[in-house]
Amino acid sequence: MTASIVGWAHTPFGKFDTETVESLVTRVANEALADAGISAGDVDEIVLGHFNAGFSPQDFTASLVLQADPKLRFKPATRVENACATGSAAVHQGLRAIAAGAAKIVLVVGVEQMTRTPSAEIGKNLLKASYLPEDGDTVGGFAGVFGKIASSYFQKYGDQSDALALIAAKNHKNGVANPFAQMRKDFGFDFCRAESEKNPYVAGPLKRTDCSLVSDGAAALVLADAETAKGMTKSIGFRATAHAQDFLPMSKRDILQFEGCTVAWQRALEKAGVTLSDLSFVETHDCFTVAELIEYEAMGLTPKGQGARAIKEGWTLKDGKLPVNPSGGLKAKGHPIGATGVSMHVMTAMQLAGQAPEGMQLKNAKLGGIFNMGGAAVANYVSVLEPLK
Ligand SMILES: CC(=O)SCCNC(=O)CCNC(=O)[C@H](O)C(C)(C)COP(=O)(O)OP(=O)(O)OC[C@H]1O[C@@H](n2cnc3c(N)ncnc32)[C@H](O)[C@@H]1OP(=O)(O)O
Repeated sequence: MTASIVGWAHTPFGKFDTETVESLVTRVANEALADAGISAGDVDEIVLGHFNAGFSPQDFTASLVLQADPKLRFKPATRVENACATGSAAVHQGLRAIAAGAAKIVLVVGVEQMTRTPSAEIGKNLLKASYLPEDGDTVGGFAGVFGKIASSYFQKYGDQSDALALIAAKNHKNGVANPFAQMRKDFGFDFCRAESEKNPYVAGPLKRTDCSLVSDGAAALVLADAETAKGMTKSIGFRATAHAQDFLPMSKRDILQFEGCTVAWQRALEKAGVTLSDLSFVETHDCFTVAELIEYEAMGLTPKGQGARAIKEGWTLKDGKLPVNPSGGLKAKGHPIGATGVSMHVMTAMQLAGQAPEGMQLKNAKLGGIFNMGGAAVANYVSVLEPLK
């Protein structure tokens, strides 16, 4: 690949009553440009990831980024959407503009504001990323969709409640060290494992601690082509990327396989000329703990049906052989849909630059993998990043 991340910015994720989509995107856009040490006038193209689907009354939001700086006026700007992988869709779109020679510098922003939406509507909005004729009435919103997946997994491979609680506890613990995370509480295994008034069942075998958060937030990246990146202070290179889109209806697929995830990882690792064991860490899409469990298998960490081994044997802990979600993941950091994929790239770039917050920084982080997923393994994006300077 011939492009790098040369600057980034990230708001804390959380519930922000005084912020708007506009205030969030303009803030991170300016901060990312300042971080890269470039002027808004140097930007050739802007890509905004914003899912929306009813969360914000304002649609048609690409132009809001221009309000960060008058020098952004009249630049090409486009909003992209690919469900919960919207952020990575924006990043990969920016990379395509660079690969096509149409841009040397691209400003990528991801945003979502979800918490102003009443609880009953949140599930309905999120279900727009399912196949409506089959899953549009699912009780519990997207948690209901993944609750069905978890039930089928338990039926086929046995009860995985311990493994799911271990994943939840790991990601919550990791989130404590991340100042950008929405929830910085070390709940521990026992709390995540037991049903309680504070941790009720939400859908099928999934409890509250098995679910990602409902969040507001934004993140931004400045991408540059190889030549331009040479003159920048920091440069985190894209060693490889891959995007595999699958059928939307779950009835057309074996939903326990996450085949699109497997294909995206295989393509990216092959392009990067590395194997999974070469990665120093992975940020993966833990929208629900069962998703992280199945992703262990889909990325090739364990055989099918044995994902639990990766967490029970400590492989994916921060000091394990492949730390997964050292940022706290969507579980603790939060999941403002359109911002999530951009955030995963920011967290990975920080680790590789040795600039992650204290306590979150991994030792010797040399190669980072990202898997961002839209829908139930429908939009599958992998990036493999490495520090170039
Ligand atoms: C492919 C994809 O990415 S699909 C994923 C799309 N995203 C989703 O589906 C979001 C899933 N999550 C949710 O819908 C919600 O977080 C739910 C349903 C799990 C919980 O929401 P609610 O029941 O409304 O919880 P509510 O907001 O009232 O908060 C109650 C308490 O639980 C806590 N809480 C809320 N959500 C979570 C969570 N996901 N994990 C842990 N604690 C939580 C709150 O902090 C609060 O704690 P407090 O009482 O100590 O203040």
